[in-house]
Amino acid sequence: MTTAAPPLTRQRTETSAARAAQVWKVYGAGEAQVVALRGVDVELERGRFTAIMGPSGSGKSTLMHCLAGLDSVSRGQVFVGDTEVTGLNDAGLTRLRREKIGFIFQQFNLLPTLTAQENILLPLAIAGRKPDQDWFKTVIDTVGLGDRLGHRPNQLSGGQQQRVACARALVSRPEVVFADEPTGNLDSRSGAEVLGFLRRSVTEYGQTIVMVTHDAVAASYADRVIFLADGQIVAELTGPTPERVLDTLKSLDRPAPLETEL
Ligand SMILES: Nc1ncnc2c1ncn2[C@@H]1O[C@H](COP(=O)(O)OP(=O)(O)OP(=O)(O)O)[C@@H](O)[C@H]1O
Repeated sequence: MTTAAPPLTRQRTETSAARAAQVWKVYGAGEAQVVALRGVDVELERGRFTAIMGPSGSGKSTLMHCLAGLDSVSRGQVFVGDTEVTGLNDAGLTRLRREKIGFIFQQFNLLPTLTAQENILLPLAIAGRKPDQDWFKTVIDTVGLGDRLGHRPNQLSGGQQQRVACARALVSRPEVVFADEPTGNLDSRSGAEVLGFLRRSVTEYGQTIVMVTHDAVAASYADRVIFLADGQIVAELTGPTPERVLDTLKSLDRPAPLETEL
């Protein structure tokens, strides 16, 4: 028997696609306790491309996972569109991820036995939704996969596989696409193709994208870069260039860990 998910909590957040309000995340307890996020406030505007950067262990993945409803917060609130993510039960979270969020991972995460087209359409099939044919064609044309739709992942290059993963994330027109190091496994040419495609989906189709990256060139494709250090937002750039991103990274002195109790 399937139980219907309860209605998602509604709250108007106007222009924000996702928002964190005073979000804390603590892993473990006692001596093993790690405070990964320390009261993060961030608003991600609709139709913009935001990159999240910072040193290893600064909390980038944790913040992204909390925003996407993949991990719970210890304190604070998270919204995706007009839905409050914090407080949703498992059924509500599954529905949120299915209906409002697209994911792109470093490892592509395609199913090896399915063709490119089947991989792209899988999330819609799982959600019981039919693809909008015009939009499907637009996405396929944009990523340049028209002649590869019948190929399986092992018949595609890494760059082509990541373009399939991008198409999969975008075909349902989610409220926000979260991309975790999407070019981390690609050579610079394939990476530039994927980043160019993500950029176009924002500029031409109004998609909202949030991307975690270590790469200053990748971050320069974004409209805005948020810098984390020790679980806090410590700097921000709009209209980034690789040089400005690198300068900001260099200027981030890593402060000693704070002895903050939750
Ligand atoms: N499941 C977990 N259990 C305990 N500690 C964790 C867990 N996940 C992350 N952490 C810790 O939380 C802090 C932030 O980790 P996070 O993965 O968010 O950093 P990051 O900036 O994404 O790092 P990287 O760039 O290396 O991927 C780190 O100190 C990490 O060790």
